[in-house]
Amino acid sequence: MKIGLFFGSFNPIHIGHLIVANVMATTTDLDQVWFVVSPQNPFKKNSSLLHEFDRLTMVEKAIADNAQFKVTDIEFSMPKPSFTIDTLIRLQEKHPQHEFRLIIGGDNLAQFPNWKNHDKILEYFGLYVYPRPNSVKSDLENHPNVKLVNAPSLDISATFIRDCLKNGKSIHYMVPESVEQYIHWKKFYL
Ligand SMILES: Nc1ncnc2c1ncn2[C@@H]1O[C@H](COP(=O)(O)OP(=O)(O)OP(=O)(O)O)[C@@H](O)[C@H]1O
Ligand SMILES: O=C(O)c1ccc[n+]([C@@H]2O[C@H](COP(=O)([O-])O)[C@@H](O)[C@H]2O)c1
Repeated sequence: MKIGLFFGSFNPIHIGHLIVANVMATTTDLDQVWFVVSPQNPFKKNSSLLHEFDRLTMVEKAIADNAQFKVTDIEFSMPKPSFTIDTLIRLQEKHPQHEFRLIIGGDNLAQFPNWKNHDKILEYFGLYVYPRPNSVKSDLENHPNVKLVNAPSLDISATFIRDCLKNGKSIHYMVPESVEQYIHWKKFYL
Protein backbone atom coordinates (compact mmCIF):
# COMPACT_ATOMS: atom_id res chain seq x y z
CA MET A 1 0.00 0.00 0.00
CA LYS A 2 0.96 3.63 -0.45
CA ILE A 3 0.86 5.35 2.93
CA GLY A 4 0.90 9.09 3.62
CA LEU A 5 2.66 9.84 6.91
CA PHE A 6 1.26 12.91 8.62
CA PHE A 7 3.74 14.00 11.29
CA GLY A 8 2.78 16.56 13.87
CA SER A 9 2.69 17.74 17.43
CA PHE A 10 -1.14 17.51 17.35
CA ASN A 11 -1.35 19.80 20.37
CA PRO A 12 -4.32 19.31 19.94
CA ILE A 13 -5.47 17.58 16.73
CA HIS A 14 -8.08 19.77 15.00
CA ILE A 15 -10.42 19.76 11.99
CA GLY A 16 -7.65 21.27 9.82
CA HIS A 17 -5.55 18.13 10.33
CA LEU A 18 -8.54 15.87 9.71
CA ILE A 19 -9.54 17.63 6.47
CA VAL A 20 -5.94 17.53 5.22
CA ALA A 21 -5.74 13.79 5.98
CA ASN A 22 -9.11 13.06 4.39
CA VAL A 23 -8.32 14.99 1.19
CA MET A 24 -5.03 13.08 0.94
CA ALA A 25 -6.72 9.72 1.53
CA THR A 26 -9.62 10.32 -0.87
CA THR A 27 -8.31 12.49 -3.73
CA THR A 28 -4.73 11.25 -4.21
CA ASP A 29 -3.16 7.84 -4.84
CA LEU A 30 -2.54 7.32 -1.10
CA ASP A 31 -4.38 4.32 0.34
CA GLN A 32 -4.08 5.31 4.00
CA VAL A 33 -2.89 8.16 6.19
CA TRP A 34 -0.91 7.38 9.34
CA PHE A 35 -0.69 10.10 11.97
CA VAL A 36 2.75 10.17 13.60
CA VAL A 37 2.61 11.95 16.96
CA SER A 38 5.95 13.69 17.56
CA PRO A 39 6.98 14.07 21.21
CA GLN A 40 9.16 17.09 20.37
CA ASN A 41 9.49 19.06 17.12
CA PRO A 42 13.19 20.04 16.70
CA PHE A 43 12.13 23.64 15.88
CA LYS A 44 9.43 24.26 18.49
CA LYS A 45 9.82 25.20 22.15
CA ASN A 46 6.32 25.26 23.49
CA SER A 47 5.49 25.54 27.16
CA SER A 48 1.89 24.46 26.52
CA LEU A 49 2.94 21.19 24.86
CA LEU A 50 0.86 18.44 26.47
CA HIS A 51 2.36 15.09 27.38
CA GLU A 52 2.76 12.90 24.30
CA PHE A 53 0.31 10.26 25.59
CA ASP A 54 -2.44 12.89 26.00
CA ARG A 55 -1.87 14.07 22.42
CA LEU A 56 -1.87 10.46 21.23
CA THR A 57 -5.18 9.83 23.03
CA MET A 58 -6.77 12.83 21.30
CA VAL A 59 -5.61 11.61 17.88
CA GLU A 60 -7.00 8.13 18.64
CA LYS A 61 -10.37 9.63 19.55
CA ALA A 62 -10.42 11.89 16.49
CA ILE A 63 -9.71 9.16 13.93
CA ALA A 64 -11.59 6.25 15.55
CA ASP A 65 -14.34 6.19 12.90
CA ASN A 66 -12.10 6.27 9.82
CA ALA A 67 -10.73 2.98 8.49
CA GLN A 68 -8.20 4.79 6.24
CA PHE A 69 -6.58 6.55 9.22
CA LYS A 70 -4.12 5.02 11.69
CA VAL A 71 -1.92 6.51 14.39
CA THR A 72 1.55 5.50 15.53
CA ASP A 73 3.55 6.29 18.66
CA ILE A 74 6.80 5.08 17.07
CA GLU A 75 8.64 8.32 17.95
CA PHE A 76 7.93 7.93 21.68
CA SER A 77 10.74 5.39 22.00
CA MET A 78 13.19 7.22 19.73
CA PRO A 79 15.73 9.92 20.66
CA LYS A 80 14.33 13.44 21.15
CA PRO A 81 13.84 15.84 19.45
CA SER A 82 12.18 13.86 16.68
CA PHE A 83 13.95 14.00 13.33
CA THR A 84 11.61 12.90 10.59
CA ILE A 85 14.24 11.13 8.44
CA ASP A 86 15.08 8.78 11.35
CA THR A 87 11.42 7.88 11.81
CA LEU A 88 10.87 7.39 8.07
CA ILE A 89 13.80 4.96 7.93
CA ARG A 90 12.55 3.06 10.97
CA LEU A 91 9.01 2.82 9.56
CA GLN A 92 10.31 1.64 6.19
CA GLU A 93 12.40 -1.07 7.91
CA LYS A 94 9.38 -2.18 9.95
CA HIS A 95 6.99 -2.19 6.99
CA PRO A 96 9.02 -3.03 3.85
CA GLN A 97 5.81 -3.94 1.99
CA HIS A 98 4.54 -0.34 2.08
CA GLU A 99 5.61 2.76 0.16
CA PHE A 100 5.75 5.85 2.35
CA ARG A 101 5.20 9.52 1.47
CA LEU A 102 5.36 12.52 3.79
CA ILE A 103 2.33 14.82 4.16
CA ILE A 104 2.97 18.40 5.25
CA GLY A 105 1.08 21.69 5.37
CA GLY A 106 2.27 24.39 2.96
CA ASP A 107 3.67 26.44 5.86
CA ASN A 108 6.32 23.77 6.39
CA LEU A 109 7.58 23.71 2.79
CA ALA A 110 9.71 26.89 2.97
CA GLN A 111 11.33 25.59 6.19
CA PHE A 112 11.80 22.11 4.80
CA PRO A 113 15.38 22.68 3.46
CA ASN A 114 16.42 23.16 7.13
CA TRP A 115 15.21 19.71 8.14
CA LYS A 116 17.77 16.98 8.83
CA ASN A 117 18.67 15.17 5.56
CA HIS A 118 15.81 16.85 3.74
CA ASP A 119 17.37 15.88 0.39
CA LYS A 120 17.15 12.19 1.38
CA ILE A 121 13.51 12.62 2.39
CA LEU A 122 12.79 14.13 -1.03
CA GLU A 123 14.74 11.49 -2.92
CA TYR A 124 13.49 8.36 -1.14
CA PHE A 125 10.01 9.36 0.09
CA GLY A 126 8.64 12.58 -1.47
CA LEU A 127 6.21 15.17 -0.20
CA TYR A 128 2.48 15.68 -0.51
CA VAL A 129 1.72 19.29 0.39
CA TYR A 130 -1.64 20.73 1.46
CA PRO A 131 -2.02 24.54 0.97
CA ARG A 132 -2.03 26.65 4.13
CA PRO A 133 -2.85 30.37 4.44
CA ASN A 134 0.15 32.75 4.58
CA SER A 135 2.62 30.10 3.45
CA VAL A 136 5.88 31.49 2.07
CA LYS A 137 6.58 30.55 -1.56
CA SER A 138 9.27 27.91 -2.09
CA ASP A 139 11.35 26.71 -5.05
CA LEU A 140 10.53 23.18 -3.93
CA GLU A 141 7.02 23.64 -5.33
CA ASN A 142 8.49 22.67 -8.72
CA HIS A 143 10.48 19.66 -7.47
CA PRO A 144 9.43 16.40 -9.22
CA ASN A 145 8.94 14.62 -5.88
CA VAL A 146 6.76 17.36 -4.40
CA LYS A 147 3.05 17.01 -5.07
CA LEU A 148 0.92 20.08 -4.39
CA VAL A 149 -2.64 19.11 -3.63
CA ASN A 150 -5.33 21.44 -4.88
CA ALA A 151 -7.82 21.95 -2.03
CA PRO A 152 -9.30 24.84 -0.01
CA SER A 153 -7.04 26.51 2.58
CA LEU A 154 -8.13 26.12 6.17
CA ASP A 155 -7.29 28.99 8.46
CA ILE A 156 -7.20 27.03 11.71
CA SER A 157 -4.30 26.09 13.97
CA ALA A 158 -3.66 24.39 17.28
CA THR A 159 -2.29 27.71 18.55
CA PHE A 160 -5.65 29.40 17.91
CA ILE A 161 -7.49 26.60 19.72
CA ARG A 162 -5.16 26.79 22.74
CA ASP A 163 -5.69 30.58 22.85
CA CYS A 164 -9.47 30.13 22.76
CA LEU A 165 -9.30 27.75 25.71
CA LYS A 166 -7.00 30.07 27.67
CA ASN A 167 -9.45 32.91 27.11
CA GLY A 168 -12.56 30.90 27.99
CA LYS A 169 -13.88 30.87 24.39
CA SER A 170 -15.69 27.99 22.70
CA ILE A 171 -13.75 25.53 20.52
CA HIS A 172 -16.93 23.77 19.39
CA TYR A 173 -16.61 22.42 15.79
CA MET A 174 -12.87 23.21 15.75
CA VAL A 175 -12.06 19.74 17.08
CA PRO A 176 -14.17 16.56 17.00
CA GLU A 177 -16.72 16.37 19.82
CA SER A 178 -14.92 13.46 21.52
CA VAL A 179 -11.71 15.52 21.61
CA GLU A 180 -13.53 18.61 22.88
CA GLN A 181 -15.05 16.58 25.74
CA TYR A 182 -11.67 15.08 26.62
CA ILE A 183 -9.98 18.53 26.65
CA HIS A 184 -12.65 19.94 28.98
CA TRP A 185 -12.66 16.87 31.23
CA LYS A 186 -8.85 16.97 31.64
CA LYS A 187 -8.85 20.80 31.92
CA PHE A 188 -6.16 21.09 29.21
CA TYR A 189 -4.74 24.43 28.02
CA LEU A 190 -6.40 26.61 30.69
N1 LIG B 1 -4.96 24.35 8.79
C1 LIG B 1 -3.98 23.62 8.25
N2 LIG B 1 -3.84 23.54 6.91
C2 LIG B 1 -2.84 22.80 6.35
N3 LIG B 1 -1.92 22.11 7.07
C3 LIG B 1 -2.02 22.15 8.39
C4 LIG B 1 -3.05 22.90 9.07
N4 LIG B 1 -2.90 22.74 10.41
C5 LIG B 1 -1.81 21.96 10.56
N5 LIG B 1 -1.28 21.61 9.38
C6 LIG B 1 -0.10 20.78 9.13
O1 LIG B 1 -0.17 19.67 10.01
C7 LIG B 1 1.14 19.26 10.43
C8 LIG B 1 1.17 19.19 11.93
O2 LIG B 1 0.90 20.48 12.41
P1 LIG B 1 0.79 20.85 13.93
O3 LIG B 1 0.41 19.65 14.74
O4 LIG B 1 1.99 21.61 14.36
O5 LIG B 1 -0.49 21.83 13.91
P2 LIG B 1 -0.54 23.40 14.00
O6 LIG B 1 -1.98 23.74 13.96
O7 LIG B 1 0.35 24.00 12.95
O8 LIG B 1 0.07 23.65 15.45
P3 LIG B 1 0.59 24.97 16.20
O9 LIG B 1 -0.44 26.05 15.98
O10 LIG B 1 0.71 24.52 17.62
O11 LIG B 1 1.92 25.32 15.56
C9 LIG B 1 2.11 20.29 9.84
O12 LIG B 1 2.64 19.74 8.63
C10 LIG B 1 1.21 21.47 9.51
O13 LIG B 1 1.71 22.22 8.42
O1 LIG C 1 13.38 16.28 10.92
C1 LIG C 1 13.49 17.51 11.07
O2 LIG C 1 14.56 18.12 10.96
C2 LIG C 1 12.21 18.29 11.43
C3 LIG C 1 12.23 19.68 11.57
C4 LIG C 1 11.03 20.33 11.88
C5 LIG C 1 9.86 19.60 12.04
N1 LIG C 1 9.89 18.25 11.89
C6 LIG C 1 8.67 17.46 12.11
O3 LIG C 1 7.59 17.99 11.38
C7 LIG C 1 6.38 17.62 12.02
C8 LIG C 1 5.46 18.79 12.04
O4 LIG C 1 5.81 19.60 13.11
P1 LIG C 1 4.71 20.41 13.90
O5 LIG C 1 5.30 20.66 15.25
O6 LIG C 1 4.53 21.62 13.04
O7 LIG C 1 3.53 19.57 14.01
C9 LIG C 1 6.78 17.10 13.40
O8 LIG C 1 6.64 15.73 13.40
C10 LIG C 1 8.22 17.49 13.54
O9 LIG C 1 8.99 16.61 14.32
C11 LIG C 1 11.03 17.62 11.59
